Amino acid sequence: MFTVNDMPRQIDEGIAAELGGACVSTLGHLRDHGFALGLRPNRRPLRFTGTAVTVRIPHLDSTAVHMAVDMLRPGDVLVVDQSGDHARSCFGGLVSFTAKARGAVGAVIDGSVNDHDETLAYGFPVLSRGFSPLTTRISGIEGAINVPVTVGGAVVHPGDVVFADSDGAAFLRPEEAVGLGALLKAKEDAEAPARESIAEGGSIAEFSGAAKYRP
Ligand SMILES: O=C([O-])CC(=O)C(=O)O
Ligand SMILES: [Mg+2]
Repeated sequence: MFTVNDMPRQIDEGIAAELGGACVSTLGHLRDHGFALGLRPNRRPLRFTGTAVTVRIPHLDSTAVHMAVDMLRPGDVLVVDQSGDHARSCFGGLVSFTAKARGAVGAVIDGSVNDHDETLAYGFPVLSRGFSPLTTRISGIEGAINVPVTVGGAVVHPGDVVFADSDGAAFLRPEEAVGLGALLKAKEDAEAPARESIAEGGSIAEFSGAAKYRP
């Protein structure tokens, strides 16, 4: 059975721009949930922030991925849950070409990807479990578009903010992302004086607070 829900409301462009100036790991200094663990980028540096369009497929049938990619809009991010199968690839050159042609800004695939060089040539950024020549098929078994999914242990809802860089991806509800970019940037800016001090012999442990736990 196939479920095709409406496309989600897109995230505010200001939120995407603000988060785009910060590192995902700065958020990792502040929270412990909502990160896709175990995924790696198809190139570094990599950076994108956009609206989650979610897809869930059974391990070998990517029919729903091909349907969803046709539906992508500028600013969207394709997020695919392969029901725990990390070995097969549902995402190759033609899928990435289509995603890019629709204006999508990236993809997060909880499975492998194929046609690596072709996707790289399109300059399309992807986070995945790795690379594999073993692919999914168009079998018409089942699939769901724009339903809650899990990716790398994180729950993703359609319309969530996908905040990704070379280190990985975080998923946020749109309301959680308001003002977050400025907060992360302020935390990053606070490291500038620490660098100056460390260059002159100062202590990272004093800056971070680790020093107070010294025995
Ligand atoms: O067709 C697929 O699902 C994967 C692939 O090779 C492509 O996108 O070119
Ligand atoms: Mg191909």
